[in-house]
Amino acid sequence: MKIEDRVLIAGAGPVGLVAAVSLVENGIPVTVLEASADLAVDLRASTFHPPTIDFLDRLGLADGLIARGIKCPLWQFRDRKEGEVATFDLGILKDETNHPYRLQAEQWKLTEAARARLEGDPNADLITDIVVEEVAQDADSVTVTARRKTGEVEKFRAAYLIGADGARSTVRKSTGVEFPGLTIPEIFLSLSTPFRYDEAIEGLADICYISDPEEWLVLLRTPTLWRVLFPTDPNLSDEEILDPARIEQRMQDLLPGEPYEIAHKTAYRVHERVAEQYVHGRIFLAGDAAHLNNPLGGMGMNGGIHDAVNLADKLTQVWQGASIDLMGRYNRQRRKVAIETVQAQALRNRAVLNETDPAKRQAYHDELRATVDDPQKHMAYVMRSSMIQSLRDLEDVS
Ligand SMILES: O=C(O)CCc1cccc(O)c1
Repeated sequence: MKIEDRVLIAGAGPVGLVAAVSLVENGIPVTVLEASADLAVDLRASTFHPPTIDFLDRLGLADGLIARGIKCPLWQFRDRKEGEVATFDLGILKDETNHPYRLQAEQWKLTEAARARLEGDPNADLITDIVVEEVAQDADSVTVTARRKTGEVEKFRAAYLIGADGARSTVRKSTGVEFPGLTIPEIFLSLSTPFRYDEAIEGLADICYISDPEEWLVLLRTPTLWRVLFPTDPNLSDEEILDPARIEQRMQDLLPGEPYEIAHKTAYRVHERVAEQYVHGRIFLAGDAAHLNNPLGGMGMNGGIHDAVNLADKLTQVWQGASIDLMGRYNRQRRKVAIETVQAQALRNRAVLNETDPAKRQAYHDELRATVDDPQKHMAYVMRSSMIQSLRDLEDVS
């Protein structure tokens, strides 16, 4: 079977599609294989951090997204009983990024724009309703065996394969790469409602992390809905967690009033895992296929998009004649970020919200107040939490 002069990409989520657009921008042909019939339009990640918007801007994907999102320069840390603890201002990043705010926009708005970009490019092929079943490689190529919905089995042989096929990645499993880490005990319950928390709670920012010794939560505004994230007892069944009466009670406990309209609800287990290797010969892992973390801080999709951009940049150099050894730097750089920044920060965010000891809670809150009151500390904090610092630090990784 002839080796096609192109890159195969498994998965048409934000990571796979940003990798695809980055490669075709550099004149490299791609074929994207997506298991679903269409791109996902459910409410998944909904925060874009400043450097992610900078990257998307270079690909021509930012303007449309910004027009359909909400610019949020402020985010807050609150105490459920006492209210505001500290408000962080991303506006102070104006000399570090062209987009000094978090953009709240549903991830499908990005995938939709990326698909439109690919549809107009003769170098891009997006095939949906096709499931990757097997992956093999030799010295010169990678062969993917995939099954169409009709049952028809097809083989694709190309120069390289990017596995952006999510947490249960078939590509990762095919490489035998370990995916060590842990599953955190509590179940996360994610709800969304048209209720306007911003109109009901004075001084509330559009993004709020709210600590409480009994039940922390996150309130997050999207263009159409407010999202509410609660930790939930893992001893309850999914049916119990998602029971409408129980949900209504939790919402009333948070803010009593009229019955809440719940537009969406999902309960999910959260894993903290990083693949042992992102590079396996001609196969490269990115996004959730490579690393998983808790959602606190909104770093999962953003980190995946940063993977895609870094990977596409290096693969372009390899395509143009550089040694494939360059991909080792992709592995070293992006694994370091996943472990030392994304995972460490997401675990710290959970620890702060979860803390029940009154003295430790007080100490955390005092530290956050002191941070926003000190311009240098404030800057260092938002450089880290906005993911700019982790990208700068990568330059030191050989
Ligand atoms: O911290 C973030 O940006 C995301 C946290 C979150 C909020 C609401 C629902 C959800 O699944 C995660």
